Amino acid sequence: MNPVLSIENLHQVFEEGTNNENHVLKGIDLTINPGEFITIIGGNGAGKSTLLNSIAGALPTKTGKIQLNGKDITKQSVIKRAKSISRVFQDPKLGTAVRLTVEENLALALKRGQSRGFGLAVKSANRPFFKEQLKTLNLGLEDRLTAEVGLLSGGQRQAITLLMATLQRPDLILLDEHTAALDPKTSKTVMDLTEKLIDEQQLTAFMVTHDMENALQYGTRLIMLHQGRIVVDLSGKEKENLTVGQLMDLFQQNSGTKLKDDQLLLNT
Ligand SMILES: Nc1ncnc2c1ncn2[C@@H]1O[C@H](COP(=O)(O)OP(=O)(O)OP(=O)(O)O)[C@@H](O)[C@H]1O
Repeated sequence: MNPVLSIENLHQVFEEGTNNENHVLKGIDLTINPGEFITIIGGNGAGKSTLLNSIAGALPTKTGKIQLNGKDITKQSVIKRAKSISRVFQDPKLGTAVRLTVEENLALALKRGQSRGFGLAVKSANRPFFKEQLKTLNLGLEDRLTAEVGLLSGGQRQAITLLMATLQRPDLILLDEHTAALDPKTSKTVMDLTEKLIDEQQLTAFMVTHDMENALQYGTRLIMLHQGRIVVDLSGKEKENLTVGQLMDLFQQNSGTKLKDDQLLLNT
């Protein structure tokens, strides 16, 4: 099986050569296979967002190599990568165009990777498809095609963002704490929807979360990052049967420190 993504010896250093030098990623090696749904967890400043930014191309990589489907993308721009890698951010405002309607947003998503031209015209032929897709979200959005997205709730917007991110099956979807800004009930709805979309389309996904329960409950593989290094990497049965207590013990064994980040523990 050829990996979707492979990362070799990735380092990221901020403010290199200054007094504030911060060596954030310290030689990450990671291979992601098709269909894997990885949850990535770690304390504040562990380097999770930096890793995601490196994969998306939002942060240039000076040391290390990143390959997507066997092709070296280390120097590829974020826009070029966006044709194959989609991303959902924590802030529901970032994924959708607020002044546009639901169907206009979906029309934009259909054009991902193409020149958008001048018009935002929604082809009437696409409407039944959009309706059908929105119906799968189970939020009644199929009746709100012409509603401005800015009028929708955060949860509805994240659901639409997810749909947009998967409308043209991406090679990899990056989920950047995409439910953290939602209330617990809405967060669960969006997480279940995420799992459903990933399962149905057999997507390869990489999800950053602060929520240990989510990291354990969802996904097929769990990675724990600590001070820029991968200290836990479990999949299959090992991940399925893992408890919060065991994960904390594993973390302690492999990192040599006790897990003390309140934000990680809050939700357990
Ligand atoms: N653009 C940047 N310039 C300088 N330092 C940065 C930059 N981005 C991140 N850092 C630093 O890198 C370290 C890791 O940050 P990162 O956001 O990757 O951590 P994280 O694991 O996502 O943490 P959190 O859970 O708090 O979001 C932090 O010390 C942060 O201050």
